[in-house]
Amino acid sequence: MSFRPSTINLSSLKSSSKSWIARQARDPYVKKRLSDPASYRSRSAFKLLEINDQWDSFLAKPDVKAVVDLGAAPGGWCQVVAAKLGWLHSTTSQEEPVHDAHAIEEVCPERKEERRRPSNSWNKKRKQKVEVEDEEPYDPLNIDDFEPATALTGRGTIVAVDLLKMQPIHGVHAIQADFLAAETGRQIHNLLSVKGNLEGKADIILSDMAANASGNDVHDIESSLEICEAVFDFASQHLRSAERIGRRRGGVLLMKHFEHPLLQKFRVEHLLPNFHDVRYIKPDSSRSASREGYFLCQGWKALED
Ligand SMILES: C[S@@+](CC[C@H](N)C(=O)[O-])C[C@H]1O[C@@H](n2cnc3c(N)ncnc32)[C@H](O)[C@@H]1O
Repeated sequence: MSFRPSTINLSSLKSSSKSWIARQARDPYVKKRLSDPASYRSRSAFKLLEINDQWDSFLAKPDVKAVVDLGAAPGGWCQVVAAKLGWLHSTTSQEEPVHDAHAIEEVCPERKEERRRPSNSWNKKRKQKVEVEDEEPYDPLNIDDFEPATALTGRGTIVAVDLLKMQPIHGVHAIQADFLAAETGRQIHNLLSVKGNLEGKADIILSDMAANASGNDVHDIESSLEICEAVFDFASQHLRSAERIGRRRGGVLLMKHFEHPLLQKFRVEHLLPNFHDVRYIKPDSSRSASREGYFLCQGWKALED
C-alpha cells in the first residue's frame, strides 16, 4: 500500500493554504516524492538521501548497527535508513495502510495547530523493558552478533521517536513520546540495548526535529536551540565513539537547526571540540526560503568517556 496524501476539498481552504498548495505543485521534490517507487512518506527523505550521497554514504557503512531517528514522523528518514540496513527494499509494500497526518498538514498547514502532546498515561503504557545482560567486549565487525541482511531481515536496530504516532515501518521500533522528556532517553536506551550492543549505543543519531511554529518568532528561535542542545546531550551519552568503531568518521550526528544568534557559539563550544569533522549543510532539496540547515558531525571523540 502506498503512502499518499488524502484528498482535500479546495474550496473549503483559506487563501494562504491555496497559495501553499500552488507552491507544492511547483516543487520538484514534491513531484519526485509522488512518483518515486519508494513511496517516501515525506519530502524530507530526499534531504537525507542527498546528504548521505554527498558525504561518504555514512548510512551504508557495514559497521552501522544502531541508528536513532529523532522527530521521525511521518517516517521518510526511517524509510531511507531501513532500506540502507536491508529492512526495506525499493517500495514500502510491507507497510500497513495509513492515515497520514503529515500529508494532510502538507496540504492544510492550520491542522498543525491541532497537534497534541501524548498523555503521561500513554507514555507509561508504552514504556518498554529490555533485559540488559552483562557487559561484553564490543566488536564493530562481529557479524555473529547480528543477523545478516536478507529479504525479510535487515541488520541492526533502528529506533524512531516522535510526538506523533507513526505508522509501522519494517525494522523500525517507533516510540511516541516527547524527546525532551527525561523518560524518553531511557526508553531509547532500552531499545538499543540488545545482544551485541549491550551498552545501548548508537552509531548514527539523526534529528530532523522542529518545534511546532507558535507564531512567536522569539519563542520559536529559542525552541530550536533548546532542541539542538538536548540532541547534543543525548548524543554525548549515546553515540559510539570513532575510536570504538575503528573509523575516524565513525559515530555520526546529523542534526537540523534553524538560524539562531547563538548557533555559532553552540557549534564552536559543543560540536567542533567533540567531532573530527563538522559541516554545515544546506541541501538542494531544502527550500531556499527555509531558515533550516543541518550540521553533519562525523567522528565522535567521546572526550568525556
Ligand atoms: C520535519 S518533521 C520530521 C520529518 C521526518 N524526518 C521524515 O522524514 O518523515 C519534524 C518532526 O519533529 C517532531 N518533533 C518536534 N518536537 C519534538 C519533540 N520534542 N519530541 C519528539 N518529536 C518532536 C514533530 O512532531 C515532527 O513530526
